[in-house]
Amino acid sequence: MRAQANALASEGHRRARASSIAGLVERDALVHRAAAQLRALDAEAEGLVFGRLDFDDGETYHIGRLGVRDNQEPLLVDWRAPAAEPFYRATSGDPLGVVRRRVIICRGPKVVALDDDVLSPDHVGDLRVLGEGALLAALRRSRGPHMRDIVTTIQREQDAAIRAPARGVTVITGGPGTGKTQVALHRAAYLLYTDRTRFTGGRILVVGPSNVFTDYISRVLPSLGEDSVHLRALGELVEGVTATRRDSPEVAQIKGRDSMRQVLVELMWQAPPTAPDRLRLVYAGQVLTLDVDDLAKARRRVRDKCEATGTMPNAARPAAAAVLLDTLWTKTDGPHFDRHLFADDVADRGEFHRFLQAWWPALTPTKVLSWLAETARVVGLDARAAEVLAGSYHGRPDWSVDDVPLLDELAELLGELPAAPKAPEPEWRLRELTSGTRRVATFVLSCGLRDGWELYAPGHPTPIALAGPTIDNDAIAAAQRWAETVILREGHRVISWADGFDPHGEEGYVPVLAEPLPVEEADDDSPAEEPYLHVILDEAQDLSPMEGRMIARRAEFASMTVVGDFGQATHPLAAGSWPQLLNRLGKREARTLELPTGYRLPKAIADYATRVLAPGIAPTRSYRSGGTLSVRQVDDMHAAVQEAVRQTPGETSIAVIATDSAAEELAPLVDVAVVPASLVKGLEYDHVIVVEPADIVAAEPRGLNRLYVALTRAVAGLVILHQKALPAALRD
Ligand SMILES: Nc1ncnc2c1ncn2[C@@H]1O[C@H](COP(=O)(O)OP(=O)(O)OP(=O)(O)O)[C@@H](O)[C@H]1O
Repeated sequence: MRAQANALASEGHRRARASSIAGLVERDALVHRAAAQLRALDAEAEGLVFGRLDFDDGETYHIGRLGVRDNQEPLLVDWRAPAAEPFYRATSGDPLGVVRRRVIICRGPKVVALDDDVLSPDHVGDLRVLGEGALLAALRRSRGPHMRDIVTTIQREQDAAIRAPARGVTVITGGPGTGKTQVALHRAAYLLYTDRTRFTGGRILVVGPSNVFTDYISRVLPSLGEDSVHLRALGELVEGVTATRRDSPEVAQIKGRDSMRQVLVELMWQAPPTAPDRLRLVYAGQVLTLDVDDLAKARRRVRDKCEATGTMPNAARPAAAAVLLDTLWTKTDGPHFDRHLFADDVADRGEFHRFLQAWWPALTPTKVLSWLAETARVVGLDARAAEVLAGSYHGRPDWSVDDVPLLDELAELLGELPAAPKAPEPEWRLRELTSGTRRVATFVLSCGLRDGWELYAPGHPTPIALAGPTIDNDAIAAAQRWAETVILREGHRVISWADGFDPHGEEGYVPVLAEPLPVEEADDDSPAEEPYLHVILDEAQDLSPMEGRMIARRAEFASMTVVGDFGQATHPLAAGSWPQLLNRLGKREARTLELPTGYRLPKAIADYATRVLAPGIAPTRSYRSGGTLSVRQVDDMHAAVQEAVRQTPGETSIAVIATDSAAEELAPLVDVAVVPASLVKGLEYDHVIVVEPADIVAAEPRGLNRLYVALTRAVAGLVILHQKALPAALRD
């Protein structure tokens, strides 16, 4: 395969030498493809083959990170292929024909260990885990700065979540360390494998809470040979902005609430701070003036007009010109002038044009949001909230993560800046249902989880007909025949079917009709960006309503995997339940898969952390024994932290976790990672030192949940250092 990839690259170079421009383009394409193949092969260097299945009929498969064939003979089965499923699913209770499962453990190209599970019917009891030796070895390995993949030791319930169907919404829940993040990432690799043409080229988006977290998980997909997934932190979702700082809970609570949308609407229709407040013109010897009040009234009229017609501010300059001209005309005295002539004359003047540009400038989201820094200008916020908001911007030249959903919202509300007119769409596109800037208004047939097949009519967000349970979910042809009958009743004949999306972004089927239905023009005419087809959201429990809207915009035409744990919810506006969270994401129903077993925390640490777990949430069953836990009351915190770091074994990953302000103080004192509690979500270390739990709890409304997150990061050892009394739940 390496030789083939190299040959492909050489062929590209040969063609470039042989011909003109076209040859160069071809070379780039070939060399690019060859490089991608070589990259994938390099990624597989460690543990290319990691499993073997022996079946009761004498058949043997080898399982690997990618499929390899020798002519037509399969040498190695890709772990994602259906044939590899028994590797992760077979148990002695349900052996699926497997008599022996072997995990082959390699270091570089050398086999260093084998781990066998013998699955015979006379084996008493069920296996607790798959490949126990290999799993324990993986869990005992010390943690590095990046997460490693778990492809050799995926457990049964994790496999079920990884291989869940792509369509619809899949919710994956489980306590800390149950492998939610791992499952989410392996699922992305699985989806790419099952439908590469659909999902390749950045059509899958993975969103994590912070860029520390996305950096930590960034190596997993490349190590699985996949590099076409977009991985973004919440603060990186808006083009041109990279936000890493979080606001205080008080500020986040204001910026995250749903009503902020209305505040932004008010803000963007206000007069910009730079807008002139007087217009003076001399026309046919008459001095015409518009003062502050006239201009305020005119602005109000422009807004009313635009809101009535759905025109966005950035497309409203013609409306603004018309209103200004009309207001000016009423200032002229009497019937001396023709109204149209007057408007044409004035509109042509340079001074009018310059005024208009200053009075109704093109707006960008960052420009409008920066007006929030001036308390007096905020409409729709109570005085206290306005003061807190304005304060949050003082002395801060950068945007916070909590500003990003507001910028995203504004981008939608303001509309595109006016651009040059676009060439008309070619005829063939009229048949195509795209989810970009234009959409053919036609019927869509999709399969809901609850109601079976649903048929949507043009422009209707709710189905016009439900097939109910009478049509088998798998029998697409039967469902299509049913839909064709309904569509015929509506007066249209179906010729064939194409892939598309229903109004909720779920995958569906679009009928090609004998008579085309009208084409809906899109609001903006920016070049169509390819929409995401699957969005994976990690740490979803923390999404504020405004963040939910930002994700929903990106997942409008996508199926989703939503991963979270309400026990770790720390955002002051975090949803209280999955249905509420799904609602924020603009989705309706979901299949839920639960991961019950914790692989990170040793039992002693898990039991201790459970004491601060919010009521009503079931604790996670911990798979691991061992681990050390130490709780120390100290006099001198700085000295104690330095001492605790000294006592931790070398060659391991260590983190000190403290409140944001304490972390700043401690960072220069030790040469290990000092991580603010607000950024530690999703990360893990061999040894963790948690500093002053009482302060972590006191720092925010959901401080106990934050402490729970901090206490659940350690793989091997947890040290708690406190000067103040411990929070009540940890006291005895
Ligand atoms: N099947 C497995 N084989 C080997 N290691 C595993 C397996 N499942 C999980 N792990 C390990 O357990 C640790 C926790 O996994 P992960 O971070 O995905 O959990 P999580 O549920 O997302 O946790 P949190 O909610 O705290 O973010 C990781 O080190 C991961 O590699």
